[in-house]
Amino acid sequence: MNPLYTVAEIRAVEYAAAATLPPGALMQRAGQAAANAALDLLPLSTAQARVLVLAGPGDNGGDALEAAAHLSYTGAQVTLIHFAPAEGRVSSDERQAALQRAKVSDARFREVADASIAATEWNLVIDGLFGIGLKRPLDGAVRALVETVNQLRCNVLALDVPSGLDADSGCVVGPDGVAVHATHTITFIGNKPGLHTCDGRDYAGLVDVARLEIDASHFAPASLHLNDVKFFSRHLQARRHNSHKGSYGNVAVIGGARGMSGAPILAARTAINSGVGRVYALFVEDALPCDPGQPELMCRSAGDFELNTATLVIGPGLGDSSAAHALLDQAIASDSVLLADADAINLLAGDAALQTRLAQRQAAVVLTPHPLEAARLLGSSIGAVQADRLAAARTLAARLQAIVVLKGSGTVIAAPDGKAVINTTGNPALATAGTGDVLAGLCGALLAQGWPQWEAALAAVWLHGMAADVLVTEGCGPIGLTAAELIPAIRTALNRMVQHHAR
Ligand SMILES: NC(=O)C1=CN([C@@H]2O[C@H](COP(=O)(O)OP(=O)(O)OC[C@H]3O[C@@H](n4cnc5c(N)ncnc54)[C@H](OP(=O)(O)O)[C@@H]3O)[C@@H](O)[C@H]2O)[C@H](O)CC1
Ligand SMILES: [K+]
Repeated sequence: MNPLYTVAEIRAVEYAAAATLPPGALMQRAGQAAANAALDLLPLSTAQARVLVLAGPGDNGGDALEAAAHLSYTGAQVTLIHFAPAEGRVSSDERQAALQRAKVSDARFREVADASIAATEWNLVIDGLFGIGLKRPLDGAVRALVETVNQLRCNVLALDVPSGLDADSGCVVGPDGVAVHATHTITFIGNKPGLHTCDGRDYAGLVDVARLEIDASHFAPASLHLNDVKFFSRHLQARRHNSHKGSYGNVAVIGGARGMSGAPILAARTAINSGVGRVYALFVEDALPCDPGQPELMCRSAGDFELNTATLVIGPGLGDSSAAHALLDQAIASDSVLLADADAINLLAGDAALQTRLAQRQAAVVLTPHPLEAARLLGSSIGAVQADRLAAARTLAARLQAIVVLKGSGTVIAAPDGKAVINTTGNPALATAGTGDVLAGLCGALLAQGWPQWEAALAAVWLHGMAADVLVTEGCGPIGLTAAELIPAIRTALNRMVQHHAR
């Protein structure tokens, strides 16, 4: 089910597998897989195809040299820019063998400073500069080359990892770093988290995995996966005819400080459209009498509500008043399943005692911070959170004994036991006000309908992103999509999933 492996885990698999195989077998397989992936991106008549292959000083370069030799034997016009290992560094035996194969092939070696590189109309660039051995930001001639390649308008196939990207974190290695902007990545042995979160989705393009025929016994069970409908599909329940609104739970959204009433309304509208029996929109100040656009919602003053009677979604537009703080305190003290978002997270960040009580709750807790909110909770900075999103989410989940949904490109969902998932749906249309309130309302709705917190969080981020993806394909984004437009799209996606998966 889409496992993801850290660089350390990949190295361990590679080491164990290599010990059972003839020397160089893995690099030869990687080069062959890379050539096959390249052929898929080239015109049928390969003899016309102009391919630029960039081969770095390490074994990622070895994969590229193997691929270059294979491609030139298909008749493609292969140009190679080759970086020899730095002085004092020795090439691995398999890389030296790959270099020999490339040298005896028809591939033409060119100097990196060759001005014709920018001017040539390439069909494909293959990036084999650096893979999981990248140690520092790209600089000098390599950096200039990557900047040139990033200006080209052809497909770019990255081998293992787009050069310049950290395979674990998904950050472009900086400060002020550059990385290859690939349209496609063929990654070797196992899939890697950095291709799917932070900058990863922007730089890796479409990701394909070549396992290099390594025996499954060499892989330890993964603690990290890409999100997959299979993880939560058994909770997609068909509705019974003999049911009523009391069968589908209650959600109370608590928020709505003065000037912020839209946030709880968005969350509450999402909850009612995601199948909850009864939804309350509770206001810390100035309760709206009703929501004319969604009159099914029950709008109340938060102070008058019995908090033990609903799944609580606290935070959208809650503000930081003492009344807001008192409500959060009561919500944590209640026996209800609790989702804390937005201002509730900010209030938590400033109150260590409340964090301790949250961690000690018996009932389930889900937190949905964006990176700044996560940074406040961790007492760090956005930069530090983004530099290792997985660690940030896992740390918070363990500390607060909660499911943590760290939002952003490649949302990370982490559990207290360390297991984590990176979501694959969604797009930049979600980078707009109110989409977090919609996610909170959706997750709260699933919790209220009896979903366990882990699966509720996985399904909510999946559906939320899927709704945005569908809207973008219909032309309603990414520019200008509004959060409220997600709500009917989520309802459709949820119903379709139930039709497809439920018994
Ligand atoms: N070994 C195998 O059987 C297989 C390897 N595969 C591929 O190998 C790479 C990993 O190879 P590795 O050599 O460990 O690492 P890289 O090729 O990614 O890079 C290491 C070299 O790059 C130098 N380096 C690192 N960062 C920079 C930088 N910013 N600028 C310049 N040079 C840099 C580093 O030099 P040092 O002086 O720092 O040591 C190394 O020379 C993996 O990603 C796969 O593509 C296949 O999977 C098949 C099996
Ligand atoms: K690469």
